[in-house]
Amino acid sequence: MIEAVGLTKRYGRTVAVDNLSFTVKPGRVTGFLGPNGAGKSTTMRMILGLDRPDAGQVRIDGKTYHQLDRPLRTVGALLDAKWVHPNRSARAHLRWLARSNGLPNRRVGEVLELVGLTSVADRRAGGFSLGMSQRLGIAAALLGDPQILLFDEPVNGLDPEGIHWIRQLMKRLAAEGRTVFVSSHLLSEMAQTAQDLVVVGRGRLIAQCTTAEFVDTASETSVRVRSPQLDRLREVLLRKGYALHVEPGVDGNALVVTGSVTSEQVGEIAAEQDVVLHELSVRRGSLEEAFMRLTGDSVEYRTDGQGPAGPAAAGSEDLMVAGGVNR
Ligand SMILES: Nc1ncnc2c1ncn2[C@@H]1O[C@H](COP(=O)(O)OP(=O)(O)OP(=O)(O)O)[C@@H](O)[C@H]1O
Repeated sequence: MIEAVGLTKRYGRTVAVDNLSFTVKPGRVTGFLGPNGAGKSTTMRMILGLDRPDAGQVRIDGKTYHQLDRPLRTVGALLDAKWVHPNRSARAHLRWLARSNGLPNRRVGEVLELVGLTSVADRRAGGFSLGMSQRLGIAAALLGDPQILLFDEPVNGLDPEGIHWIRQLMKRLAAEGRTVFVSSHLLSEMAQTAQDLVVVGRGRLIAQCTTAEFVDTASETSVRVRSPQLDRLREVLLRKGYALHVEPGVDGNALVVTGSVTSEQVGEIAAEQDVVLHELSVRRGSLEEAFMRLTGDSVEYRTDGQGPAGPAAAGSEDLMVAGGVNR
C-alpha cells in the first residue's frame, strides 16, 4: 500500500506536485496518468526518497522510504532503464545490486529468467536495445521480491511484443497480491492494464477511481442504430429531443444518438413506431476521450500554439465531484 498525503514539491517557482493525496492498493495495477510535466516522475521520486517533499508525506506500508529496513525487499522500481554501467554485463550489474543490498545471489539467475534475459546475461548492458534495457531494469526492480512495484513509463519505446510482455507481467504481479503503480502516457495501454487510476494535471489530483468509473463518468456513451426506416426513426427521436447525428458506414447509414441515452430507450421508441432495427449497439467512451476531457485545461504545453495553459481547471474538478469520481 502506498499512501500520499498533501504531497507538495516546488522547483523554484514551478510547483511540480501540489498538495497531492492518493492511495495505491495491493492486488491491483494502478495507472498513474497525466499530461507531460504533470508531476508523475517527481511523485515517484518522492515515494522512493530520491526527492524530499516541501510539504506532506508519502508512506509505503506505513513507513517513509528512509524508514524501511531493507528497501529493495519492500519496494522495487524502474525509473530510468539506462541506469546501468554500460561496460557491465546484465548479470554483473544484478550481482552488484544483490550484494550491496544483502540479497542472495541465486535471485540474480531467477530474475534474469523471469524477464527472459538469461541467454544475453553475460553481454555488455551498454549494447542492449531499449527493450532489453527495460527488461534489465525490471529484473533489478524484482531482485528483492518486493510487494510494491513502481514503473515509470515502462513501455516507452517498446515494440508490440515488449508491450504485451510488460502488460502480462504487471497483471501477474498484481494477481500475486502486490501493489503495482505504473505511470504512462499511453492511455490505450493503461485502459488494458490498470484497474485503478490516479490522474494528475499540473501537479494536482484530478481523479482517483477505477478505470471503468473514470471512463463512464468523464466520457460519453452513445447508441448506434441502423434501420431500413432510418429517416422515420430520426424524425421521431428529434421530436422527442434526442441529440443525434447520421454516420455513413459500409453497411449503410446509421444514427448515433448521444447524451444521456440508453439502448433500451432507443429500442422502445423504435418498437412503438413499428420501426425495424438492423442494429442497436451501445458505444462506450474511451479512456482517451475521458482523459482529454478532464485534463484538457491542465496540459502544460499545447500543440495549438496557445502556449502554457492556465492552472488545473476548476471546471474539471466540478465535473468530477458532480460525477462522483473523486473519492
Ligand atoms: N529537477 C528539476 N528541476 C526543475 N524543475 C523540475 C525538475 N524536475 C521536474 N521539474 C518540473 O516539474 C514539473 C513536473 O515534472 P515531472 O517530470 O515530474 O512530470 P511528469 O508528469 O513526469 O512529466 P513527463 O510525462 O513529461 O515525464 C515540470 O514542470 C518539470 O519541468
